[in-house]
Formats: sequence, C-alpha cells, structure tokens
Amino acid sequence: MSKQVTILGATGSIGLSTLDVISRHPGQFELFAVTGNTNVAGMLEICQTYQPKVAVMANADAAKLLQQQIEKNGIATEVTAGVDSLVDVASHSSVDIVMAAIVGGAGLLPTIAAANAGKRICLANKEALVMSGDLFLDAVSNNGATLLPVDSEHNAIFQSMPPEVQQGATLSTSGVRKILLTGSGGPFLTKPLEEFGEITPAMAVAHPNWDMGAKISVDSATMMNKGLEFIEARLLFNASFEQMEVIIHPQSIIHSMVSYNDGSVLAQMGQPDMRTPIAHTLSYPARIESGVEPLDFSQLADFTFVKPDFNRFPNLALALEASKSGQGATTALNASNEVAVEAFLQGEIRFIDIAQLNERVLNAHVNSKPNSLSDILELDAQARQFAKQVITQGI
Ligand SMILES: NC(=O)C1=CN([C@@H]2O[C@H](COP(=O)(O)OP(=O)(O)OC[C@H]3O[C@@H](n4cnc5c(N)ncnc54)[C@H](OP(=O)(O)O)[C@@H]3O)[C@@H](O)[C@H]2O)C=CC1
Ligand SMILES: CC(=O)[C@@H](O)[C@H](O)COP(=O)(O)O
Ligand SMILES: [Mn+2]
Repeated sequence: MSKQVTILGATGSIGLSTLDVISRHPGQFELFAVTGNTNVAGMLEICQTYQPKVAVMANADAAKLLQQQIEKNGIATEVTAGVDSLVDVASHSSVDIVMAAIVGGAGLLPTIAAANAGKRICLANKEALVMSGDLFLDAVSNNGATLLPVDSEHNAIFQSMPPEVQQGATLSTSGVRKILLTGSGGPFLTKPLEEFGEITPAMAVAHPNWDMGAKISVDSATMMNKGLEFIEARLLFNASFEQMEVIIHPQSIIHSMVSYNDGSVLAQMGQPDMRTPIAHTLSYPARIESGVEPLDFSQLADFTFVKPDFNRFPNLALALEASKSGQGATTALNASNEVAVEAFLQGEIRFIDIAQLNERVLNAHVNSKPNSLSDILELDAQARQFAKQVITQGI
C-alpha cells in the first residue's frame, strides 16, 4: 500500500527535491498535502504537476490568490491557510510520512504536531530541533513517532552508526569514540579576513557545492550552519560535547563520519545532492532509487580536511558555547540568527554584524531555562524582539 506524504515547505529546495524523489516511485508514495508560505506560482505548479489532496499556504493572502488559480485551472486540490492548517496536514490520520522542510522556527508547531501524532518525520528543518531540543525528542518518543535525519551530515552519521544506537543505545557502550561532523567551510573559507566587511548577500548565498535556500546558504557562509548542526547532532545521537568534532572538508564528498574505539572510521559519501538523504529517510530501511548518480572516484581531484578557524567563523564558536550552556542558549541563539540572517539578506546589516548581533542576544539570554513549549515560544519571541531592537539601535 502506498504511503501518504505531507511535505511541509514543498516550494523550497528540500521540498522540490522530495517531490522529485516521490515522483520516481508512484506506487510507493502518494502526496497528501504540500505547504508553502507566499510562493503562489510555485505552489500552483506543484498542484498542477503532482495533484496533492491539500495545499496549505501559511500566508492567508497567498492562499486566496492560489485558490483563484486552482479554480481557474480546474485543479481538484483543496486550498487552506494558516498555522492551524499546517498542523492539521502534519498530523492528519491519513498521513504516514511528514517531510519537515519549512525553514526556521515557523516549522516548529507542525513538526511537533507530527511527532505528537506518531508520524515518521523526515527532519530537514534543523531550527525546529535546535529551538526545542528534548521537548521535541520527548514528543517523538512518547508518541511512537519515528525521527529520521534528512540533514546530509546527520543522515550520514545515522547511516554510519551501529544499529543499536539507532534503537537508543548510548555511544560509549556501542564502541563509538566520536562523531566527526564535516562542513565545507562555505564560500569564504579562504577569503582574506579584511574583505569580510564587503560581503554581499549574493556572494554569501553562492555555496560552492550545494544548491540550497537563502537562509541555510548564509548560515553555511558564516558556519552557523555547522554550529546548528553540532547542536542538532548532540540531540539526535545523545552525544556529549567531547564526543563531537567539527572538521572542514571543502569538497562535501564525505557527508560526516563516525570514529570507533578500535580505530575504524565509517563515512557516508555521495554526490552533494539532497535527493540521497531524502530517499533514504522516505523509504528507510529499504533503499530506493533517488536520481543521484554514484560517485566516480577516478574523477575526484581533491579530498582534503582542515580544522575550523573560530576567528574566521565566530558564529561556530557561539553555537558551540550555546550547546554547552543548554536549551535557553540554543533557543535564543537560533532566534537571533534567524533575525540576523533576514536583516543581512535585506541589506540592513553587514555580514560581519551577524555574529556580533548573535553574541549580544546569546549573552542576554544564556541563563534562560525554558521548560515547556510555551516557555520556548516565549523565549524565541523575546530573543527575536531583542535582536530587532539591537539592529534598530545599531549593533
Ligand atoms: N536545502 C538544503 O540542501 C538543506 C536544507 N536543510 C534545512 O531544510 C529546511 C529548508 O531548507 P530549504 O529547502 O533550503 O529552504 P527554502 O528557503 O528553499 O524553502 C523554505 C520553505 O519553507 C517555506 N516557508 C518559509 N517561511 C515560512 C513560514 N513562515 N511558514 C510556513 N512556511 C514557510 C517556504 O515557502 P515559500 O516558498 O512560499 O516561501 C519554502 O517552502 C531548513 O531548515 C534548512 O536548514 C537542511 C539540510 C540541507
Ligand atoms: C546539504 C546540507 O546538509 C547542508 O547543511 C550543507 O551541509 C551545507 O554546507 P556546509 O557544510 O557548508 O554548511
Ligand atoms: Mn547539513
């Protein structure tokens, strides 16, 4: 019987790659719902091509426009709007799999709803996990949901872990010494530091290896992406700070590794194409065709590794500090970073201001101790407000 899939964030980079994979397996997956925010043209094209049962726009005005186009084109898809609708399609009784691919904290409520409803969650939206941590993981385990990491590094780590860790065993009793979290270093790995003040949004979103949305591309350029991923990996694999190491691998061929007590290091490799981890999580434990060609090792020119430079990438240092401090720090840092990246993309602050702003917000909230979803949402809102205030007053 085919699995019913909801794609949260279908109009984005991960959403479109998911549609590509699903369309290769018509008998295996059926599209229940797709969601977007403001991109009406993108959503109309998805509805025309894939005929989902429901299309949700987070933005009500966009939903009205989509409804008009859906009627005009005689498409059978039902159009709804708002956060409650996002939650509905993530937790609907017909749905088996939820691809969580909304960018940022906006994805938290529908993803938690999917966990509470016991769904298989293919998690791309790292911000949701970073901002809610154990609360999210408890929702998964208390409701029989399955959480599979789509983020390429975490998917690679998952694939390189012994099976008992995937069932909840600890790293140390399973012979794991360390998780080696790889990162490309982004577009500014070797750029002279004195030129960082001149970095434009167009330069920052031009990732050397991956084709991604604007927010995660900027995060890769500041290496906040690796910081968020450090926090994400600690949560997903119950890893201590000391069991984690970040290593720069500019070619993005290895997607991360697990180092074992006996000296073995297991790595997952592949083309930098998200259809591989997406296909893995959709069909796990079975392997399905994803459209991605295997690596041709005879064509790989370079295969290099270097330690990260925290002076060049202060956001990475901040994220590691937040990871040590706890949930209040990671929630606040994530909120600040979302505001900072948006402000940078809008030309309101400079690239180098992102880390400065994040440091101010982190320091102001580092001792917060959120204990519930409402605490998390309140802290997230406070940190965003504070970050916006700092921008207005001058960083
Ligand atoms: N792209 C990649 O290769 C990878 C991405 N990820 C993670 O996956 C997530 C998605 O990334 P990516 O696909 O690149 O991002 P995109 O910017 O390409 O897509 C984001 C999606 O979220 C929707 N969205 C944005 N804001 C809201 C909102 N307020 N409410 C509801 N929906 C909203 C967008 O809708 P609309 O189009 O209408 O704006 C779009 O569908 C991120 O968390 C990212 O960190 C993780 C690993 C790799
Ligand atoms: C594809 C993916 O998972 C991204 O998170 C990617 O890792 C970004 O590249 P960086 O390693 O440069 O952050
Ligand atoms: Mn990643």
